[in-house]
Amino acid sequence: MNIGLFGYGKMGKMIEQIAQKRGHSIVAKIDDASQPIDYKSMDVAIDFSTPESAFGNITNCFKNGVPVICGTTGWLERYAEAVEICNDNKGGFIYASNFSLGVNIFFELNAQLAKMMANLEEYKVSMEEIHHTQKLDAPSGTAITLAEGIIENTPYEKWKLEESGDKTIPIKSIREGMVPGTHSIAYESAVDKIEIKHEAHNREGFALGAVIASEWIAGKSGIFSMKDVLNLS
Ligand SMILES: NC(=O)C1=CN([C@@H]2O[C@H](COP(=O)(O)OP(=O)(O)OC[C@H]3O[C@@H](n4cnc5c(N)ncnc54)[C@H](OP(=O)(O)O)[C@@H]3O)[C@@H](O)[C@H]2O)C=CC1
Ligand SMILES: O=C(O)C1=N[C@H](C(=O)O)C[C@H](O)C1
Repeated sequence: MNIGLFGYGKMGKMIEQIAQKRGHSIVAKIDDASQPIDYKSMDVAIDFSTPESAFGNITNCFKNGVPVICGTTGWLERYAEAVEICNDNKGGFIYASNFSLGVNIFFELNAQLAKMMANLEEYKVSMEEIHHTQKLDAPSGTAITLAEGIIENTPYEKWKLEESGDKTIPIKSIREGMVPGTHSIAYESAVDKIEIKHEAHNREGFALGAVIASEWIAGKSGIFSMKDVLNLS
């Protein structure tokens, strides 16, 4: 498959290595808005760029008939608009805040645990995410997906950075060193604490998931998720 990479930073470079090992070719490495782009050479585009550039990159791909796998976080206020442009162009699109198999299993575990805790008022939920100091957005996209999983299954109504409240999930974002991504969720009562945690050891799991998603979307049109790709629940 011929892959165009939008964003050739930490993730773009890791995806290049994994894609080549799986027999794919990287036909474009786009790292800034002024680069000329040959969309015709691409079977699929993989975007791991920046919160500011992702929407433009993705929607230009749809307009040029290229399906998109997007892992960039921090731009989701325009997700619905991107979906509309994708559908108008009969394109293919997968966005995931986290492409790793482990985190997608963790998303399912989080939803199951939230269902079990939904009526136990003595337990208060809180979340923490830790990432490297170069990360531009907070909270992480993964933390937002986890919070949404709790909101869907409990009386909690919203999340907020640091701030707790009756129906508000507090999320603590820590930026330190080179941490690839650690997420934990705790339910705490006066007598005990239940905690689940996912810790990425490196970026390989994210990159492999994105390449598997790009193989999966070949020949399909529509809006999909990693649940479809991984056949989860
Ligand atoms: N969904 C998932 O599984 C994961 C998601 N992510 C997300 O992916 C994104 C990228 O992460 P990461 O690789 O660590 O970040 P990096 O900062 O290492 O890479 C981003 C790259 O995008 C480039 N860029 C800037 N402007 C544009 C543009 N207009 N078009 C294309 N590329 C551009 C940057 O170039 P320059 O430095 O010159 O500005 C940089 O090389 C983040 O949003 C992060 O949260 C990360 C890991 C996993
Ligand atoms: O910026 C990162 O590095 C990561 N970003 C994603 C997020 O915001 O959740 C996924 C992963 O945690 C690494």
